Amino acid sequence: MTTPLLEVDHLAVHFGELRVLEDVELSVPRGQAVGIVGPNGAGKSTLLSAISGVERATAGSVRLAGRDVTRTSAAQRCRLGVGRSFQIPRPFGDLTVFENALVGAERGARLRGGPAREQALRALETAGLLHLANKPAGSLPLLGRKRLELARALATGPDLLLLDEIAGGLTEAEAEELVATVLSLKESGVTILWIEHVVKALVQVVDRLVCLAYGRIRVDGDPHEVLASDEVAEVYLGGTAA
Ligand SMILES: Nc1ncnc2c1ncn2[C@@H]1O[C@H](COP(=O)(O)OP(=O)(O)OP(=O)(O)O)[C@@H](O)[C@H]1O
Repeated sequence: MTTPLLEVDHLAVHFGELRVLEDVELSVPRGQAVGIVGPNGAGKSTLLSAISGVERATAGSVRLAGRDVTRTSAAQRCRLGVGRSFQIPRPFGDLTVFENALVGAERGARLRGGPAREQALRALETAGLLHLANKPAGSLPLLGRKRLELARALATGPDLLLLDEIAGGLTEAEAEELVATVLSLKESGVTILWIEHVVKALVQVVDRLVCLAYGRIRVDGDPHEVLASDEVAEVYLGGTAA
């Protein structure tokens, strides 16, 4: 059997007394796109942070292509192929759109000169931002800032792309554009973990859906079956946190 690209094993993340994640198990084969849904505060962003190294695991482990990265830094994991977009876009506002992507290529992929510029330009092209490359990042509207989050993650050359609510706040037409972009990334072989409240966008892309609630994965499987499950109805409509 081939080694999964991502293996999360018995992962717990606690912030003091707050047990945000508890015993999370997730295995993602290379090339798969997995959606993550769950109520507000369920721990979805924290899971991406524990995978990307922004937050440390309290217990359990994270493996990338069989390599235990639980104790490695976010910068090291980025160089090992983990790219991450943040829920709240935070570009370097004074830099241009191109320079923002270049930071990803230089810091994340450790490229220099021509190869770094080429990778940054490719990331902007994929994210649909090439025509705005010379604009200050701070001048971009919401869709542009979301696209730049994606471009910055892509510029690091990820094998595993972690997306955190990139469709929220967009018009339907804009969300459709993003769906097309993420689908093309999936088709190019990138493995994707995508947290999204805009379920309509998510189900067009993902092969599999997990529902996280009360710090644990409650259901994991075919997207339509997961959405129709009693567990999902219970966690969204309220119920006991058993
Ligand atoms: N660094 C931190 N220190 C303390 N508490 C934190 C930290 N990060 C997250 N939390 C808390 O952990 C819980 C889960 O947050 P998280 O952002 O992971 O949820 P989420 O499922 O992504 O929610 P949403 O859908 O609203 O974005 C929340 O109660 C949050 O306040």
